[in-house]
Amino acid sequence: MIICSEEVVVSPPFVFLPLVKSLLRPDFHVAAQNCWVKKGGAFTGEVSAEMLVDLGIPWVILGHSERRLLLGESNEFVGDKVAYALSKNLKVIACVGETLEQRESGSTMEVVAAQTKAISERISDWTNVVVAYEPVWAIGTGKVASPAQAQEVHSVLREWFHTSVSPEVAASIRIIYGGSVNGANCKELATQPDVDGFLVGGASLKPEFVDIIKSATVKNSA
Ligand SMILES: O=C[C@H](O)COP(=O)(O)O
Repeated sequence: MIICSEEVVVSPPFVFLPLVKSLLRPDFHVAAQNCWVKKGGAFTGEVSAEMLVDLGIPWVILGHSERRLLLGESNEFVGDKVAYALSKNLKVIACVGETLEQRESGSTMEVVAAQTKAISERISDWTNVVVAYEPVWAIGTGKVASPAQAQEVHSVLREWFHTSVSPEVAASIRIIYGGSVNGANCKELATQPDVDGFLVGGASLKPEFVDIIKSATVKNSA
């Protein structure tokens, strides 16, 4: 589930999208967890952007680390997916983030910049993109990035947008954090100036998800 600037987006597996969409309150939206890289066709087992549009699904998550690492999706492939999904008028949550090995070798920013650059080389309008910074070592591990660690990467990413895309995009792009966010750590993470919301996994299935929503939306409406 994703929360940013007063928007709440729920992202169940494909097969549950219509049901969840039908049950959600109208101001909450749904996102698919992936979609195919180009126009639908003979790609057995894939779900195309066109299919999501037909179902009335407004958002899609692309480049989640599990897809990058387990399914071998390269930066370029993710960039192509983002460009195609946007061309079909889907809104995109584009995930970036480093592995523990990359963090320990000091290449966090290089990795995150390369992932973002591959998208930037393929799109010209960031209006419908939210960037989710998700350090791989923090996803589902209980090892949340400290507020300072999250802020550091978000701030450098925003600076990257300022230099490499435009000051306007840097000011308006929403950069959300994901990785072991829960009811206990959300408030401090949400106070970081460059943290615009959260991508929540495990805790979105628990009652504390309400506290997480409040922490992000109160900050953003303040
Ligand atoms: O897909 C979910 C996100 O990657 C974060 O998961 P998590 O909150 O369980 O660490």
